[in-house]
Amino acid sequence: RRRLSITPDLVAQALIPHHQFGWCLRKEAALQVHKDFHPRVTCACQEHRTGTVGFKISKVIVVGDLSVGKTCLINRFCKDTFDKNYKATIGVDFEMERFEVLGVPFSLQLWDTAGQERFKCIASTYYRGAQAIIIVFNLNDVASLEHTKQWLADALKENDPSSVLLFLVGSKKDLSTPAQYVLMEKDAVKVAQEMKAEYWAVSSLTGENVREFFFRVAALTFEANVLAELEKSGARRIGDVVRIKSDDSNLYLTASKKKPTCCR
Ligand SMILES: Nc1nc2c(ncn2[C@@H]2O[C@H](COP(=O)(O)OP(=O)(O)OP(=O)(O)O)[C@@H](O)[C@H]2O)c(=O)[nH]1
Ligand SMILES: [Mg+2]
Repeated sequence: RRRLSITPDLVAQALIPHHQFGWCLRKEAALQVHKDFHPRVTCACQEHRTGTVGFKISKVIVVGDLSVGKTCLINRFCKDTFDKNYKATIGVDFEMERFEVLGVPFSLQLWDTAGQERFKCIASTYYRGAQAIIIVFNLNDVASLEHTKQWLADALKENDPSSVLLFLVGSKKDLSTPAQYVLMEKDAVKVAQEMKAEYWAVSSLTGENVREFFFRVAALTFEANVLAELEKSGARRIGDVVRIKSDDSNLYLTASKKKPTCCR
């Protein structure tokens, strides 16, 4: 299987895509627009100190109304295919995409859930433990945008709202005229701001923005994943040395007589 490599120049692209792709990412509806990863993350990658032995995995769930194009979006990215016939997802499907970010192996587990009401019950049991939530709506169907708030609320019931990254994705961009698109974008940016989500517009038919979008998801979830790991291990940082000086002749002296000399 291929492994998509996010090299330092691609990190810069993924972290400030508005520079590279102009209109595809609106600054007012972006999660963050730093030129580089958090310094602690870059440093940890260089020193191979990113935590988890083996490689890192982030779970991403994709939710939204039936037929908005969730499956097509994942298939365009993972398999570079497009099917114009609608085949409803039953329950959930699952794809794994392997990346390498600054030399560190990293995988996105993409959970494609069913939008049909009758399968929602099964699908929602897979919401738990997501690092990112992608909420998809159809750019040509305003009702599907209105429903995104409910999809988000349901997905957040199973997750920690303070640590999960949110993406609001308008699909089927190829079907809207520029004028229609501009109108829809205004509403979508508003919804994205309310949700604190990052807004993207894509087309799985033409492939427009699909790769850029998933690289962005990978870059931001990777960064969050490593930062969380570093925070967890903050108290006992790997590589830190506890110094015991040679003149600390009697390490058994009680604390009242002698102040501890380690961890200075
Ligand atoms: N023109 C166009 N059609 C699309 C695009 N994406 C999806 N479609 C069509 O929309 C229909 C539904 O796409 P799916 O990806 O199956 O939708 P879904 O959101 O997975 O639907 P559920 O699994 O039922 O929740 C299919 O007929 C696709 O061919 C797109 O970018 N452009
Ligand atoms: Mg589907």
